[in-house]
Amino acid sequence: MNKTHWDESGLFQAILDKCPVGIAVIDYEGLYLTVNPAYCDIYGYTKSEMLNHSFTMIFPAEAKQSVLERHQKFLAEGIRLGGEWPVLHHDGQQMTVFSESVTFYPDKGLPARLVYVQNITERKKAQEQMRIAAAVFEASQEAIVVTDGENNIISVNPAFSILTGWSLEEVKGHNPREFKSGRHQRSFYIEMWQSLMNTGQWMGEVWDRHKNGTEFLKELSISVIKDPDGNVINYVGMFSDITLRKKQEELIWQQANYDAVTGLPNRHLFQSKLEQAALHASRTSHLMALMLIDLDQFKSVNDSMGHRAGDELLGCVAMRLLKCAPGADCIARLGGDEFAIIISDINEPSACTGIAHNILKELEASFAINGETMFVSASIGISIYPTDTENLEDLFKNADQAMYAVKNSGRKSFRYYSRALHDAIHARLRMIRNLRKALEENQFEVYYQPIVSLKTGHITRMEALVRWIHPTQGIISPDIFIPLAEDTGLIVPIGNWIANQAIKQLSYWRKKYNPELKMAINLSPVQLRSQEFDDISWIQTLQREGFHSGAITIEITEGLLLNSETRVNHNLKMMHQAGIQIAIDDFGTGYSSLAYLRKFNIDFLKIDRSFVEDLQGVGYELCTAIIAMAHSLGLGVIAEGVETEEQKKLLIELGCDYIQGYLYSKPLPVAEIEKLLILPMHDNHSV
Ligand SMILES: Nc1nc2c(ncn2[C@@H]2O[C@H](COP(=O)(O)O[C@H]3[C@@H](O)[C@H](n4cnc5c(=O)[nH]c(N)nc54)O[C@@H]3COP(=O)(O)O)[C@@H](O)[C@H]2O)c(=O)[nH]1
Repeated sequence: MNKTHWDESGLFQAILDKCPVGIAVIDYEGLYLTVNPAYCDIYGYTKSEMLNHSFTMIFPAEAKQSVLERHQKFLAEGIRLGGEWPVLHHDGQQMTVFSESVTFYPDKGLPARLVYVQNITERKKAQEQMRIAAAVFEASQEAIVVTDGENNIISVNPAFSILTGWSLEEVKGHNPREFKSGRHQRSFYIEMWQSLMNTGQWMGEVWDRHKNGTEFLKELSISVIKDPDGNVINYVGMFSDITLRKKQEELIWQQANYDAVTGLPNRHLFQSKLEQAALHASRTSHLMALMLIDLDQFKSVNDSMGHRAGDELLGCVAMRLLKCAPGADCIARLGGDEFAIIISDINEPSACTGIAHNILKELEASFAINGETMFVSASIGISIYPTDTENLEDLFKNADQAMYAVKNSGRKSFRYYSRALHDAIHARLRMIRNLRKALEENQFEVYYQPIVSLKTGHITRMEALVRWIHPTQGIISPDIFIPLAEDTGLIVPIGNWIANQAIKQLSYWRKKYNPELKMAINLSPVQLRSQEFDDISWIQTLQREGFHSGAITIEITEGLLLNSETRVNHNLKMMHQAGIQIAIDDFGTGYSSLAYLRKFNIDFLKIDRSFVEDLQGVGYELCTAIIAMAHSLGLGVIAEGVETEEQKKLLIELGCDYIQGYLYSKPLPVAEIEKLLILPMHDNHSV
C-alpha cells in the first residue's frame, strides 16, 4: 500500500477505527469528544449514544460524582489516572477495565483526557478462579495429585503429603502406581483405566501404601484433563483416607447385624436372610424351613448364676448349634434364649427332623460354666415355607406356636407346625381370656380336703384346693387351668385370692370347730419367683388373725429348690420367719436332696400319690425310705392319695404321721366339709 494515498488525519482515523484497544477523548466537562469502535464494543453502546454524553454513564450511579471530580482533578493537576476500574456494560453487567489517561489539548483550549481502555473482566475472573483454585489446592483436606499425560506426578498439595507421608520433591516425576499396596488384582486397575479412557473419570476405594509402609484405604476420584484436540494432558486425583471411617462403618454394621454375646447374626440380619431364603424358595420351587429354638428354663440360670454365666452358656449353645446345622443358611440369636435356623433347598417338610434331633442330643451334654456343670435343654418349633404359609410373619408365628406347644407339653423336644396345633393354640388362648374373666367375676371357689393324724385319727389340717366354677362348663379342674394361670402370670392374683380365702376360712373354723386346726396352701413356683408376689400382705393377714406358728403350711414342689434363686430364697425365708411351715409336695418325684431339706427349713414331706398307690409293690420300699429319712431329719410325713384301709394300715406300720385321700374325703366345698368338722373330735376320722 502506498502511504502517499493517506492524509494524516485519515491515517489516524483508520488507526483509531482498527485499534483493538478502546480509545476515547473526554473533555473537561466529562463529555465524550470521540470514541473508537473498540471503546464502544467494550461498553456496548453505539458511537452516537456516547458522543457528547458524560463518560460517567459507564459508572454505577453512586460513583458518578466522584469519578467526574477525579477526572477534572486529573486535568487540572495532571495526577496519574490509570488502573483497574469497576464499570458497567450497557446491559447492566459489571465489568473490570484497565485504563490509562493522558492530558490532551484538542483545540489548544481546555484540556481533555485521552483514555485508552482494555476490558480485563474475563482475565480478572480467570485470575480470581486461579487464586481460589490455588487456595483450595493448598488448603484442601483432601489430597490432590496432578500428573502429566504420561501419568507422572507434577504436583501434589500439602494434604497429599500429610496423608501419604511423601513430599512433592520425593514424588515429582514418579508414577502413582508406586504407592500400590498389592491388595488389588490386576483386573481392578484394568477396569479403572478403562473407565478413565471411556468416561474421563473414575471413582472408587483403593488400598495404597503410606511412606511408613502401612496400608491405608483411600476414597479416590480421578479426572482426565484433555486439550482441545482431545489429547490427555493431565490426570487429577483427589482422595481422602477412609481407613478409620471404614473400620467404624464395619463396626457399626457388625453391631447392627451380629449378636455380641454369641457372634451369631442377630434378628435384623436374620430377617433379611429369611426374606432372601423365601425368594430363593419361590424361584426354585424348593421348600424352606424355619426352626425356632428356645432354651428351657434359661431364666433360672441367669437368676441363680448371674448374667455373665448366662451369656457364657449362650455362647456355648451357639457353638453347638453351628455344629448341628453346618449347611444352614443362617443360624441366628433372636434375643434372650431364642435362636433361629433357616434351612433352604429341602424337598420334604420332615427334612429338618434329623437336625432337630441332633440339636436336642447335642444340648444334652453338660456345659462347664464358671467351674460349674450345667445342663440345658431346648424346645424347637418348625414351620415350612411355602407349605404352611407364604407369609413370613405367619411363618414366624407358626414356628413360635409349634415351639410353645413343645414348652407346654414338657419341653426338650421339637414339633412341626400343623393346622391341629393352630386350633389347639386358639382354644388355649380362648381359655386364657376366660380365665381372666373368671378372676374378675369371682368364678373361683376354694375346696378343702382333710388331712388326718394317724396318731389321733383326727382331722388336724385341711388342704385348700381351688376349683373354677365355670358358668357353662361346670367345674374345671385345677390340673387344666393352673398351668395356664402359671404361664400367664395370673397365678399370682389367683394364688393371693386363694391364700386370703383359706386364711379367713381357717380363722372362722378355728373359732367355730377346732382352735388347733391348720391349713395347707399350695404355692406355685411361679408365685414364689414373681416380682409381684405379695408375701408381706400374707404375713400381715396371719398376724392380724393372731395365728400361732405352724397354723399355715405352704406346699411347694421340689423343683423349686433345685436352682436356688435369690427371690425364692428370700420369700421362703420371710415365710419361715413368720411362722409359716413348708411342705414338699409330691415328694420323691423330683430331684430330692437332703441338702435342700436342711437349707430351706422344710417341715413336712408329702409322699406322692403314685408311691401310695403302689404300696404293695416298690412303693413300699420308697415310702419306708422317705419316712425314715424325714424322721431322721425331724420332718413330719403326710401320705397323699390314700384310698384304702390297706394303704392306711401299711402307712401306720411304717410310722407315717398323717394321711390325706379319698379314704377320708375328696376335696369338698365349705358347706360339705363343715359336716365333717361338726362331728365330735373322736368321730371325724370315720367319715
Ligand atoms: N398352686 C396351686 N395349685 C393348686 C391349687 N389347688 C389345686 N392345685 C393343684 O392342682 C393339681 C390338681 O389338684 P386337685 O384336682 O385339687 O387334686 C388334688 C386332690 O383332689 C387329689 N387327691 C387327693 N386325694 C386323692 C386320692 O385319694 N386319690 C386321687 N386320685 N386323688 C386325690 O390330689 C390333689 C392334691 O394334690 P397336692 O396339691 O399334691 O396335695 C394339684 O397338683 C394341686 O396341687 C391351688 O390353690 N394353688
